[in-house]
Amino acid sequence: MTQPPLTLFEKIWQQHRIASTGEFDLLWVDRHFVHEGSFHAFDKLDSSGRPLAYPELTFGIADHYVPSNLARLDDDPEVAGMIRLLEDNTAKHQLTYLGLGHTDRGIVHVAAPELGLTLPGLIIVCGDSHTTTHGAFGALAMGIGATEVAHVLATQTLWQRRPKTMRIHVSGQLAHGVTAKDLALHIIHQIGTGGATGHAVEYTGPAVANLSMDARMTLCNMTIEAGARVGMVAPDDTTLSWLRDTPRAPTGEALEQAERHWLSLYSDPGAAYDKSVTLDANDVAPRVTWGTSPEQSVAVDEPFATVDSEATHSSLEYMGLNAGQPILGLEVDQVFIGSCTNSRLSDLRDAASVLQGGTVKVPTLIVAGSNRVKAQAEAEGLAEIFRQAGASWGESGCSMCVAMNGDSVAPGQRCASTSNRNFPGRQGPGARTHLMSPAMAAAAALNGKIVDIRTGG
Ligand SMILES: CC(C)[C@H](C(=O)O)[C@@H](O)C(=O)O
Ligand code: SF4
Repeated sequence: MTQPPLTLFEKIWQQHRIASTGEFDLLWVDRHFVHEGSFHAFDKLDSSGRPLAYPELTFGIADHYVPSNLARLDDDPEVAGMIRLLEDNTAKHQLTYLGLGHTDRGIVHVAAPELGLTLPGLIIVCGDSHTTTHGAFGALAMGIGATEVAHVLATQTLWQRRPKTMRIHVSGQLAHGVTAKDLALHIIHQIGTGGATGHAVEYTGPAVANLSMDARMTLCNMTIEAGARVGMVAPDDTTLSWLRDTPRAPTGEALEQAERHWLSLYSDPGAAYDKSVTLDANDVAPRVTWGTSPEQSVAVDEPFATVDSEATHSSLEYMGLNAGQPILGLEVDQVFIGSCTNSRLSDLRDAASVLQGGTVKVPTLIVAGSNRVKAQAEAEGLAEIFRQAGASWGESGCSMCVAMNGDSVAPGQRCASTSNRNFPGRQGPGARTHLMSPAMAAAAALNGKIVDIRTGG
């Protein structure tokens, strides 16, 4: 019997299926990343008396509780304690730990790919919803809950219900000044925060093929904000040449063999998806969120149309805005450029090209996604551009994306942010978050208000 055409997702799923109940499949997990929030799972493992099944496939990285200013850890025993807990658990179970001061540390979704730990065709899990990011390499990468983290620690396997498949096809090309972040916000606006729920998304089409790996990671990162736990792009030459520079990717003959396998990971012609959406990249403009959900965004040069609903009213009230007002020209109190969505080298280059020679009008914090990105940004003069523009340049980590490490936005303050979530309180109690691309955030920093990066006004 010949195999029916399969999607990229189905190929990887099948290659990892160990057993099935019909409703649930037992999957082999190739890589497991743990961060500070994984302590519950370590506690569960320890109380079960089981050892960690595969320490060599488990990697601990401190990111969520790392503040942009490490000196602050001395005054914050709670935050410092969370990092120490991860350090203790990883030491106890003898797994690789990238802790404070490690040159390879960073936000797990930035650091793991650049180390070559994220590879096409792998199943990768982490107790973090933005694990979707790693799908940019054609890996099947999912965020999992604490009980599942404990299960993976104990067995290196995971029971999962197979999601449906969804194709998001993007034709055309993104215009100058329009980025993967804008595309992600555009897609979520079109399909809604529940638009991909229960599905594994595959991004296809010329606009996606043309994206750099950094941009593909931004796109896959935001897939969770449309409800999908998986977002992926089939590996191609862009993927392969990116991986060749990473320290832990295979080398020599093993690499050649791996690359042949990686290039077999694509959706067969005629493979059926449960759901399909097509969008035109030419329709995408720089976007800014106005509300408290990532789907509440608008093209920067348009007034935002809102549906008359209770959810809209409460969003507007929280954000201190009126329906129909232009987002262009809205004053911001501060700017954050960072997070696993937009803190890679190309993001920082985008921000630096806007900030070069200027002076920020509002407090601006710029945080590299990893220590490697940070070192590279310093080596090529980006950090100096940021400092000369009056921005703060912090230690790499989750920082102000999430108010759990001391970096936060004060109540009522409006922050132009390159992160991925804008729900009430995300960046601090009462904080008002406007999601946008790094270039747009940098332009907001220079002007003290939201401007259109394409025209500067
Ligand atoms: C704290 C962590 C588990 C959480 C996630 O799952 O995504 C965080 O990274 C976030 O972005 O909200
Ligand atoms: S940077 Fe933000 S979104 Fe990404 S893992 Fe950290 S807290 Fe989550």
